[in-house]
Parts: sequence; C-alpha cells; structure tokens
Amino acid sequence: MILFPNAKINIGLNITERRPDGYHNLETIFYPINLKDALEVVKSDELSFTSSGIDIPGRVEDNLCVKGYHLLKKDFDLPPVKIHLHKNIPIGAGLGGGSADAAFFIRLMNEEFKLGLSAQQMTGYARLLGADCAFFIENKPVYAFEKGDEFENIRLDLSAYKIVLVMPPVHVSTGEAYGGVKPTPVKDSLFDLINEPITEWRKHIKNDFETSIFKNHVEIRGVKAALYQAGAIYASMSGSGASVFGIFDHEPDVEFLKEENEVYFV
Ligand SMILES: C[C@](O)(CO)[C@H](O)COP(=O)(O)OP(=O)(O)OC[C@H]1O[C@@H](n2ccc(N)nc2=O)[C@H](O)[C@@H]1O
Ligand SMILES: Nc1ncnc2c1ncn2[C@@H]1O[C@H](COP(=O)(O)OP(=O)(O)OP(=O)(O)O)[C@@H](O)[C@H]1O
Repeated sequence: MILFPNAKINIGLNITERRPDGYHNLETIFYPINLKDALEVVKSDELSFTSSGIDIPGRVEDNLCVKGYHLLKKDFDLPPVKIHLHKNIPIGAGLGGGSADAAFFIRLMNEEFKLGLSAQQMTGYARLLGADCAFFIENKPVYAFEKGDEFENIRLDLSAYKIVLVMPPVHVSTGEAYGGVKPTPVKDSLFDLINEPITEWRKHIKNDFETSIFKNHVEIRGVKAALYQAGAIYASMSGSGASVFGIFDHEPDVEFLKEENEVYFV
C-alpha cells in the first residue's frame, strides 16, 4: 500500500512556558499543505527500510517510520515489512515532514493489517513518536496547544489563495530553535486571532522562533521580507524554520527567489 504524507505550515506560534518535562507549552495553528512524500509498505520476510529523493540524515533505526513499526509491534502481532520512503519534503524546514511520515505509517499499518485502531488511538501512538506527529493523524486545520499535540477544530480554508513556500539553503534543528526562545504568556489567543481577516494577520500573528532564528540566519529574514515585497498578504517562517511561506491573493512573481532557494507552490 502507498500513502502520500503531506507537510504542514504553522500560522502563528506562541511559546508560552517551559514544562517540567523539558518540553514547552505552545499554541499554534497547523495547516496541511500540498507538498508530499510517498510512503510504501509491503509484507516481506524481514523488516527493511530504504529511501530515495532527499537524503535523510541519521541511522535507519532512528527513522520515524521504523520507530513507528517497533512501537506498534509491541502491541500487535505484525509481520515483517519492507518500507520505502520517497522524500520530497525538505528536512530541518519546520514542515513536519518526518512527523507526517510517522503518522501516515501508523495510518497505513492500521489499514493494511486491520488493526482496528480509532483516530484517537492512532493519535495516542503518534504522540509517543514526536510532538508534531499527532496532528497528521486527522490532518486537518486545527488550533494546537500544550506540546502542540492537543487540538481544537477550527474553520480555515486557504484554497482561494496562493501559498508560496521558500526553503533557503539553511537547516534549523528543532532543538536549536527551542533553545533560543524565552517563553512568554499570550494576551490574545491565536484561537481568536485566526478568525480575523487575513489582511489583519500581519499585525497580530507572529512566530516566536523568528526573533532568535533571524538573528543567527539573516538569509531567512531576507526571504520573509522578499515575500512581502512580492505582495504577500501574510508571510512567516513555519515552525522552527528554516522554511518561510507567503500567502498571496494572486499568482506572484517569485522567480528571483529561485536563484538561492527551493521554491514550491503548495
Ligand atoms: C516546532 C514545531 O514543529 C511546531 O509545530 C514542533 O513544536 C516540533 O515538534 P517535533 O519536531 O515533533 O518535536 P519532537 O521531536 O517531539 O521534539 C524535538 C525537541 O524539540 C523540543 N520541543 C518540542 C516540542 C515542544 N512542545 N517543546 C519542545 O521543547 C524539545 O527540545 C525536543 O527534544
Ligand atoms: N522520515 C523522516 N524524514 C525526515 N527526517 C527524519 C525522518 N525520520 C527521522 N528523521 C530525523 O529527523 C530530523 C529532522 O527533524 P527536524 O525537527 O530537524 O526537521 P523538520 O523536518 O523541519 O521537522 P519539524 O517540522 O518537526 O521541526 C532529521 O535530521 C532526521 O534525522
């Protein structure tokens, strides 16, 4: 069976406090976008993992799909499988690519081997693999809070707009990004702010990671400025970076950004 795990963007991201477990409480809007990996799983004689496309750093046993297999294997009598991942979603981008692979792997195994897991149970497994993973089980626009793994449904449809995603030639690790932020409680919640017209978002909706990441990586700040110059209604870094997205009400001319960056229309 083949599934196509998609990326997400964060519209606003407020890091509100440090938790006793070393993680941070936050609030953000997760929005799924049309940039996808391809994940294939077939029954086999032994467990294996291969990948193509963008190179994935790290050991095979640390790949979130392989970790997902071992997690489910604890509770279910699973046969060995051959996993192949074609990687299109940039890594170290704040797009949740690895997390999407993990969640879609759980969904795929549930369907292929009739594990009978509900969405809520799959979300429980996904949460154990990473804070971002849980979102990709239901994979619809949500307001997320706590570690980013508790959700409230929202109505948000950006299909009438053009979303341009820019990946500068820089990778930011999630750990590095959290290390640079001073948690601050919020006055106005994103849960309400997201209902304002998009033309108002620029004034009120921010990503707390930008301050420190822009200091260390001026080229990322440059991309955001360029998207506004090209006429974006709203532009922001996604998650912990390094990708930056712009929301436009027209097809923008962003040819000039392609010289230095990867550019996607999502
Ligand atoms: C930046 C975001 O992408 C926003 O959606 C996420 O918060 C990151 O989620 P993720 O990559 O799934 O994170 P995990 O793999 O669970 O954790 C990576 C590292 O990020 C930090 N981390 C992550 C999530 C969170 N709420 N607080 C944290 O402090 C921790 O240092 C952790 O060791
Ligand atoms: N299936 C996978 N795809 C990509 N990276 C993976 C995968 N499984 C494990 N990883 C590991 O995760 C690391 C990427 O995580 P990182 O948080 O830096 O980037 P990200 O893709 O932007 O994710 P996020 O949006 O959650 O921050 C890689 O260095 C890699 O070692």
